[in-house]
Formats: sequence, C-alpha cells, structure tokens
Amino acid sequence: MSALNYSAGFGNQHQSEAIAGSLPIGRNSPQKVARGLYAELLSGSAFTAPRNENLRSWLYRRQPSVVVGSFLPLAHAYLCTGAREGQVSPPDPMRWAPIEMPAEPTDFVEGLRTMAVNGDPDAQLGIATHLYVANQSMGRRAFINADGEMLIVPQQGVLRIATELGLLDVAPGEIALLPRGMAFKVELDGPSRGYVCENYGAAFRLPELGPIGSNGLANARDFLAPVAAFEATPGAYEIVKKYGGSLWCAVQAHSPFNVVAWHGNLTPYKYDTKHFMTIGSISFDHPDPSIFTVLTSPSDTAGWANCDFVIFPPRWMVAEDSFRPPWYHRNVMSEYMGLVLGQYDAKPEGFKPGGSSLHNAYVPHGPDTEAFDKASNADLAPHKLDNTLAFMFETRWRLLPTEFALKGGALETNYAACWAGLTDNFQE
Ligand SMILES: O=C(O)Cc1cc(O)ccc1O
Ligand SMILES: [Fe+2]
Repeated sequence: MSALNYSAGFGNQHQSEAIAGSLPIGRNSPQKVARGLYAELLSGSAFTAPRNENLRSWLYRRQPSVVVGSFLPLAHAYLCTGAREGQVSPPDPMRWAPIEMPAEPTDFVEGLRTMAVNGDPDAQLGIATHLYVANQSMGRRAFINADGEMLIVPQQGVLRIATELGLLDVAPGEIALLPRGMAFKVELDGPSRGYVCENYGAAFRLPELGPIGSNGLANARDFLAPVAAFEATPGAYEIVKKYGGSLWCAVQAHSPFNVVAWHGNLTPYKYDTKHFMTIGSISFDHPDPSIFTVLTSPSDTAGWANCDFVIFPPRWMVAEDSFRPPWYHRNVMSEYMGLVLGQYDAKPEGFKPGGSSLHNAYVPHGPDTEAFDKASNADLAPHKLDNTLAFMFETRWRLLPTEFALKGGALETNYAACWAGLTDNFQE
C-alpha cells in the first residue's frame, strides 16, 4: 500500500479536494456545486454549541447519504450497548487473557466483542469498551455508528480505515478517532486485534494543560486528518448502522465513500503515541496518571471525565526515594486497561499484550507482589521503561462487564492471587 497524505492539526478547519476546483469558495451551499456534486452537512455538535466546541464538516459528494433505502435488523452476538446490557458482577478486580483470532472469516464489525458498558447512548453519556479480532477486510461494507464516536487502539495488524473524508493507515502504537455518524470501513493486512472505546458522551478533545503551559502531552499538530479520496468502482454497498444499541443493515447501489471534497473541523484523526511528550516526576513520588491523558471526553461535572484516554508509553523513571510504580489505590473512577506491547510496570508478568483488566470504582488494586518486591528493593538509578505501551479508558461511571467478558473464556479465575503474597511486614 502506498503512503498516504494527511492534513495535520487537532480541531483545525481543514479543507481538502480530491479533484481541484470541487470545493465551493466563500460559501457552503451554492445553487449548483461544481461537477454536479451534492452539498451535505455532517454535524458533531448542536448547531448552537459554543464556538470552541462546535463540530461540523461540509461534504461535497456524488450522491447524498439519503439515497440508501430502508434498514433491516442485523444480528450481532457480542455487541452490547449501555449499562442496560451489562451484567451484575461482584466488586472484584478482573483481568482477561488476549482473545483468540477467529477461525472463520470475520471483518472488523463482526469481530467486535463488547467487554464492558456504562451509561446510555440516548442520554449521550458513558462508554463501551470493545475488543476486535478480525481476519477479513470489510470490502463493500461500511459501518456508521450513530451511538458514539470510536477510538480504535490497534494491538496487532495495520488497519487501513476508509472514511467519508479519506483514508487513514493505523498501526499498533497509533490510534484512530472516528466521529459519531461518519461512515468508515476497515481493511486489514493480516489477522488483527485491538481495543475500541465507543464514546456515547461529549466528543474526545485534548485536555487542558494548566500549569504545564502551551506545549506538551499530545500536541495538536501531531493529529492527522485524512485528505479527500473517493472510491470510483461502481457497485452496491452494504451499510451497517449502529443505532440505539442495535445494528441495522441496508443495501445501496453506490459507495458511501463518494466525497470528492470537504471542509470543516469534524474529521477522523490518527495519532502516533510515539509523539506523546510525557511529563513525570523529576524529584520524588509517583504522579497521578492524569499526567498521561491523550484525549478527554468531559462530563457535566468539571474534572470528572465521561472518559479519559490515558497512555503509559516508554519513559524515564528518575524519582528519588520513591516507590516508582503506581501506588495501591481505590479510585472513585473506573479503570479499563489494555496492553499494546511489552510489560506494564505494575504487573510485569501477569498482564499480557492483547489482554485487558477492569478495576471498577472503589475496587482496590495496585502492583502485584512481584512488582512490589522489585520496586521496594530496586536501585533507584535513572531507568528507562522501554518497549512498552499500556493504556487506560478511565470513566466516572462504573463499567459493567458483558456476558462475553464473564463467560467468553478469557476471564482469569484467580487474578486476585497476584496480591496474595503481600505479607504483613510490620515491625513493632
Ligand atoms: O491502576 C493502574 O494501573 C492505572 C494507574 C496508573 C498509575 O500510574 C496511577 C494510578 C492508576 O490507576
Ligand atoms: Fe488504578
């Protein structure tokens, strides 16, 4: 596959045309659009949302999205939505082994496995955490998620994601952010696995930097939007839509990837986590993990995120007289974690790439016995945590595991045993 071009900058008013002269100049909806294209507005916020939160793009396309026909229900055995489809489970820490690649041909949508849910897409609140396992490109099949935006974290396999606004190539170590309601399809280069945060709440944005200043963490210029690209091959397309927690399917006679030009600030993005500028302790103590926030979806209460996307990338550990890994803690927020590669310092052996863990609100957790012993006795010379990438979807609402998470076979039965060796070392 040839290298793609991108348009850089998070939240910019991007503009792009696959054929020069297709974008209207100085207006959005001229009486006749150049080349016989139709103008279509896709909004990601209410029209009257404050200017700094207003999201919309104008699409100039060969046929408008309304030419689709009617939708019929489409079954999916593993896709769950909102707290209503979660299971009752005890307040124990939970951890899952990586799930197996499917034996049958499975595309990205068919390969979604919901692990945990909260909130309600109709209330525009909460998230779902999914895994995906896939071995087949979507071909002439597109997915539109009207319930939430999709943050994709590949763990294995490079994804070529075709969107209405153009193409993104996304490898492990990179992430993709796909706006709610925008059609996309996923092409594979081989068996692929990864994680998805489906966000029913406010759109992900860069966090405030406060005293950090005007630079650092994820810098806006490192987010890459696609450039306009449309599919010319004629023929029918299956449109799979997630709408109100159910999947629906319609067949239309043409490709939905027929946008010749577009402009606006509602765009898909990719971001390479190797550009994340970490900030950490250069004196003592382990800082709160919020220091590693890449993107945040705020809730109505300041600082209590609907979801924070947090990464634990390669970085130097230099803190003096400090227990360097995460502390033992009980958090009001709920933490779903995944591992893209390498080891996570709080669980060096037990947490595997492709695996997941869930430490829900007030469920105590922290370094396992091995990590505690190692970090309590380590020589505190500067040390590089290298070849590692863990991440966390942290949400203010409790995450309910799904039936697949509890009964699908990957749940560890004795996870809590990793803390059983923490003995009482009290010396009177
Ligand atoms: O529990 C975890 O492993 C995630 C986490 C990491 C950290 O550095 C501090 C707090 C926290 O919840
Ligand atoms: Fe934690």
